[in-house]
Amino acid sequence: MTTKVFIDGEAGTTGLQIRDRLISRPDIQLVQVDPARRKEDSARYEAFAEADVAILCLPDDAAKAAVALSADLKVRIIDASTAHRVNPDWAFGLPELSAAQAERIKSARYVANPGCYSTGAIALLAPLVAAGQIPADFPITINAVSGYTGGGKAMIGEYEDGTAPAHFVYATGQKHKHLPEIVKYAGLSVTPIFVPAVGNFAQGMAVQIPLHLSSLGTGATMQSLHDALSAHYGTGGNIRVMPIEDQDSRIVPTELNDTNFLNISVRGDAATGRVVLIAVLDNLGKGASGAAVQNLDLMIGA
Ligand SMILES: NC(=O)C1=CN([C@@H]2O[C@H](COP(=O)(O)OP(=O)(O)OC[C@H]3O[C@@H](n4cnc5c(N)ncnc54)[C@H](OP(=O)(O)O)[C@@H]3O)[C@@H](O)[C@H]2O)C=CC1
Ligand SMILES: CC(=O)N[C@@H](CCC(=O)OP(=O)(O)O)C(=O)O
Repeated sequence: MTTKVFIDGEAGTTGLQIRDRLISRPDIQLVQVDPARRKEDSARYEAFAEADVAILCLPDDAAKAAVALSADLKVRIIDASTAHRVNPDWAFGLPELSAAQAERIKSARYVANPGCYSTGAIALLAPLVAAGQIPADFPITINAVSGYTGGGKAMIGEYEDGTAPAHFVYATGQKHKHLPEIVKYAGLSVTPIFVPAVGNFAQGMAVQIPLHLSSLGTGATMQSLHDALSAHYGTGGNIRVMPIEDQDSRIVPTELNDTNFLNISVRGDAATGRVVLIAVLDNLGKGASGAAVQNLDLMIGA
């Protein structure tokens, strides 16, 4: 059976990556609009009407408008933007959260694809908060570095024309758009301090959460954190927990580029309880287009 898929915003960074993942699949037929009319509501409405599933790769406001435009149709929607991620009527598209979350995605009409940073942060925190290893009200700090494609076509342009700095820290005013979904799906009651940065590489990401275990008040150890993460993710999935024995190898943000994997490492000094939890993923892979295709496959039973 063929599924008709419309990528709204296909010409963008995320859209192109999703198209590349779907275009050669025999079970998927891409619904295309005339590129010259790709921003016209009439052309996009026709595409929504023809499609079984639409994947929105648009800025937030355009994504909200697309949902309104297609509301009277049968089309199911995956939204890659931030617009619907904490909307209770939308299934959050991180199936590894729990078996129940995966089931919710399978039957959902509307699925909100997680953000890249939030995918890493939630993957690290959710199982540990749920297991009582990290208190929900613990003051978490999240540091991260992203490839510049995270900023979309505009930021890609800055780096390709050489006008961008080699590295910069941003969103230091603590209002980053990923914080609401991190709080909600990690199960936190206190908003973390989040310090994202961009490096001079196109794709890739590392998300790091430093912890003084003695401050947690839960008796957590490096081993217990590693055990809880290993028990949650098991083996064979897209999220893999690295061996605890490896404490000193380099962790390279680009090592999972062009995959839909996410690697978790528990690093630190067990003797003093100074630990850093690290997630590596491709911001355009498990952080965007890979996740969107993973959610599509769940929704259509592929
Ligand atoms: N880049 C990343 O790492 C990630 C991005 N996202 C999210 O995915 C979405 C897309 O991001 P990204 O691909 O980086 O952005 P881009 O700017 O690269 O692409 C956005 C695309 O949407 C098109 N577009 C903008 N407004 C409209 C509109 N009103 N109607 C139709 N098309 C429109 C743009 O057209 P035009 O080409 O004419 O500008 C462009 O092709 C954003 O919400 C982003 O936050 C999610 C995860 C990761
Ligand atoms: C480098 C950079 O600018 N990154 C983007 C996040 C990319 C992303 O994941 O966007 P969505 O949340 O829409 O999915 C940012 O910090 O806003």
